[in-house]
Amino acid sequence: MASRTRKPLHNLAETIHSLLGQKSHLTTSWVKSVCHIIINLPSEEQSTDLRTTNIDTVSASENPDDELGNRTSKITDELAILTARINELNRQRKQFLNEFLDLKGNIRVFCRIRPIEMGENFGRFRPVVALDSSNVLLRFSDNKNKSYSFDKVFHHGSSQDEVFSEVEPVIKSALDGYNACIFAYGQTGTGKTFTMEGIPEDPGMVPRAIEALFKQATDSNHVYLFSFSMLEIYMGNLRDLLISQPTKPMDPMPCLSIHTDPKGEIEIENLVAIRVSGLTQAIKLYRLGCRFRSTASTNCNITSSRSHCLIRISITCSGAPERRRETNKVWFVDLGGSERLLKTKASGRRLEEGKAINLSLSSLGDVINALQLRKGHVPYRNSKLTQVLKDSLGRDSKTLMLVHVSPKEEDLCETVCSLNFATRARTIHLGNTDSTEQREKEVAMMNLQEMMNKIEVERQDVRMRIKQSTQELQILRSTAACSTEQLDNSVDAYQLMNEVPQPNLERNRNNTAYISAPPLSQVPRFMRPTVCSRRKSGSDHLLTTEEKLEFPARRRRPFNHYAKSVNFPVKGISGNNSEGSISRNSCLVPLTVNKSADVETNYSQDLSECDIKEVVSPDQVTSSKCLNQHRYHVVHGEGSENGDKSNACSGKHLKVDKWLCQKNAPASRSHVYRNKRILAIPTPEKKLMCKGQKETEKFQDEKVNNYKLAVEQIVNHNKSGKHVDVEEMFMQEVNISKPPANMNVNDNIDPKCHSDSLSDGIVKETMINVQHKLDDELTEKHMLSSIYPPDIWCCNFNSTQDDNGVNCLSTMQAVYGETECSDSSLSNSSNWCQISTIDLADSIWDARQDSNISISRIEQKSGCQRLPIVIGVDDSEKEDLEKLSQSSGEGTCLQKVRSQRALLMKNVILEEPVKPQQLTRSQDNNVHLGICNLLQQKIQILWAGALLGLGFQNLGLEQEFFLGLML
Ligand SMILES: Nc1ncnc2c1ncn2[C@@H]1O[C@H](COP(=O)(O)OP(=O)(O)OP(=O)(O)O)[C@@H](O)[C@H]1O
Repeated sequence: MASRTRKPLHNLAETIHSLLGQKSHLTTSWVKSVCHIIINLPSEEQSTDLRTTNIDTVSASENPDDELGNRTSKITDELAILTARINELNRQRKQFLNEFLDLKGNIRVFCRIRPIEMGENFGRFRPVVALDSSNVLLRFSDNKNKSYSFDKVFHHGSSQDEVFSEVEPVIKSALDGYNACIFAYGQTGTGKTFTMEGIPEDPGMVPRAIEALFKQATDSNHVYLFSFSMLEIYMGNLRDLLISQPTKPMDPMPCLSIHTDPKGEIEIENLVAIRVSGLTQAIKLYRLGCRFRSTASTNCNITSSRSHCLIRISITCSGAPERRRETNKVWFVDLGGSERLLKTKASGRRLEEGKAINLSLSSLGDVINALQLRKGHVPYRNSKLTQVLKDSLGRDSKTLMLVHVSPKEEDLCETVCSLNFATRARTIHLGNTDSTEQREKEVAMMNLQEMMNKIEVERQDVRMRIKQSTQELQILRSTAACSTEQLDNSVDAYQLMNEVPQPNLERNRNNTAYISAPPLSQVPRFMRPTVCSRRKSGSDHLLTTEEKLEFPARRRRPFNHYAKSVNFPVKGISGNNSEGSISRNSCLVPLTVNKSADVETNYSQDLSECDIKEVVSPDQVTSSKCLNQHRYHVVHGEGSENGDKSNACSGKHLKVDKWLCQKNAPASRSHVYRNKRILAIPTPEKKLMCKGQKETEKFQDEKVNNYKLAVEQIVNHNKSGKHVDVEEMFMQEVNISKPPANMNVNDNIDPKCHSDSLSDGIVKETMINVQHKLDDELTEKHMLSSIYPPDIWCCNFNSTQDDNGVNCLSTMQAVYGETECSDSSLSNSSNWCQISTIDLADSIWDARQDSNISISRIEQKSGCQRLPIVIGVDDSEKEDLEKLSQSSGEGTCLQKVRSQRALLMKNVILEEPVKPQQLTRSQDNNVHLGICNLLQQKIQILWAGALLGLGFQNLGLEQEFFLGLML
């Protein structure tokens, strides 16, 4: 209308007025109002603007939200442009970095000189000197010098920061999809582990690299998935470090095997890969792995690593064609120290370890040599180390070798060997080029470096602007949301909405003529798509944070579940073991390490403090059957082949918290299975009555079988692979059970499996069942689960120690000491308990330290009484239980105190109908007299509970009522 107006407005008014004669129905006031409208029309540019944005010609003064809409669209446009720019910068950065690394050489070698420690001296002169940033000078006693060149030399005062700044480009390459390997090589005691692990106050390359990976992934506009694995190559065998090792060095060690897939990618069978979503999780796992590393004291290093430690981070990023490959790996390899066996005077196991390390280092040297010489045959198969790294050591990968040397004169010989090894890897690569070419290369590298720096500055700037714009957009949208509330009911708003274009994301992405859409909040509520429809149509990302919280994605944990932290205390234990070299004295997790002779190595295993999330679900298990299934799901369900295969290189992954939880909770022993799976005894499904001692034995047998079954299933599960995705994190309620005394776990267990994951100590292990937490509500479900409280087994005070010196008695006492009766309705007379994982871990740990100390400490802490059976059991019951334990004939050994649930369970297993007479008959037996009283009380409670569950509120029932029910 405005664009058609060519005459001055006052003429228009007159013209209209002249029409009055022809159109008698047009009144003067009508004409005036029309004129008024026309006079107030916006200028031509304004109207053009409005047309472009498809906003109707309603004036801005009448609709202030337009201002908001314009601003929003402007910012959205800006964001689209910025996103395109940052994508372009990323692409350029990747290209330059790649060229830069290619020029530098795919295998780069750095040298780091260890500082002189307190009490050490150089010798007569300073034999190893960093001449400049790329040359090292060796001074020999006969006035001869020799210099070596490297890509970078770090003198003794170099910080971890400086070292990492040189490592970082490789990490960037890893994010671009290249496989990468970072090695720490050198003589024993020269600081390889220090460089890789670092110390808590000065972390090493691994924690820094992980941090950088996550940071860069966050900054990037792609979504990356990381999974973490850790293994060691000990005496030619691969061992998963995320699974604890046998405490006894003579125990057969579970070894992993290496496979090559059809694409040539190396896969390590059964290697645990755990998906990590953040730095903290990855560091927790790293610490965990470090704890299990084989270390021992040698003449050269108190905490010498006796193996090669390999950390693998798999990075997956789909939908990023510019990446080299969808899933790639970064390896961090802390090589075992090369050592002259004559010098270390190692013997026995230490000697064997030293030989194995030297052999594999030599193979690594051969492989690198062959790669640098571009030989047709690369001898990867000569060692496990090179086999594992085969797909990450080729020409398409980035390799960094950090060679460590000692500053001491007495180590000069080894230093020469190390530097020769490193030079061999490096000079061959660069030796093919003449000096002019070399110079050109250096100039090209400098140019590339300069361009990369510029790009980095611009990237930072663009990223900052994107951040600002996004924030601004959010603010505008929330403002618009408020004002739209007022518009919601107006018809005008509806008309406006009809003319508003819908968001066109494709066009936005391509940065072409993007027509902005007002925020959804400007649309009347009844016209807005629902959360579900948005999710279905793939516009899930349009959900606001609040909406996402309010409507969690399908497979999320229900929001009435909550997580509570479970902290495991950091404590150490130690025990002597002649040939043991188990468990790492991680720099990250400081331990007390006793100095000892070479062969007689003290080892210790710590339990680092972990913030473990325990998922608490208010949902109840519906029946003991459900409990069973649930437990098996926990134990075996992870092995389900339905895990999330799409996201990570190994297909399925564990969730880190769950893994840590499983590994740390049963920390009383360091058997493989203890740290890997949580055992469960299947709970019988039907309930029957007891038939005396014979049935008790029968029950025992049945229980033994159940226990074996559980163990077997776990073992099978362990064998079948550990790359699992546990979709649900279950709340953990830990029930303490003990395998029956008459049980020989070795029976019926495949010896191979047994050697894989179990040892004879399993018999005395405390088992932990994982099951749902019971709700406070007394529902029918609750009733059913209450009817079958967990069995409780405990040890006599004079119990013997197991073969690892773990006092069974104290363990269980500690467990009891930390026990609380949790069910409000049953706690008074029930001797079954809910024990939290934290308590369990704490208690067991204490128990391992020293039984007496731990008991008193726990008593002090928890205020619990000394006798375990005291908890929830009155005096008469206690007496009866003591009698029972005496009559069981087990003397000072392991004895069991069975709860009422056990009696009921016994009946369940026997599958006989309830015969109340049997209860009275059993009262004849002195031994069982108290038990029956106890049982009577329990049944009363159960009846009461059942009635309450059926809706009877005020029972008002007396003792006789229950007796009547029973008799
Ligand atoms: N750059 C450094 N700064 C401070 N201390 C260092 C440095 N390098 C090494 N150390 C110290 O030297 C000792 C030996 O280091 P480390 O255990 O890392 O050697 P290693 O090469 O890993 O030995 P091995 O091969 O026997 O495992 C440690 O006490 C470590 O703290």
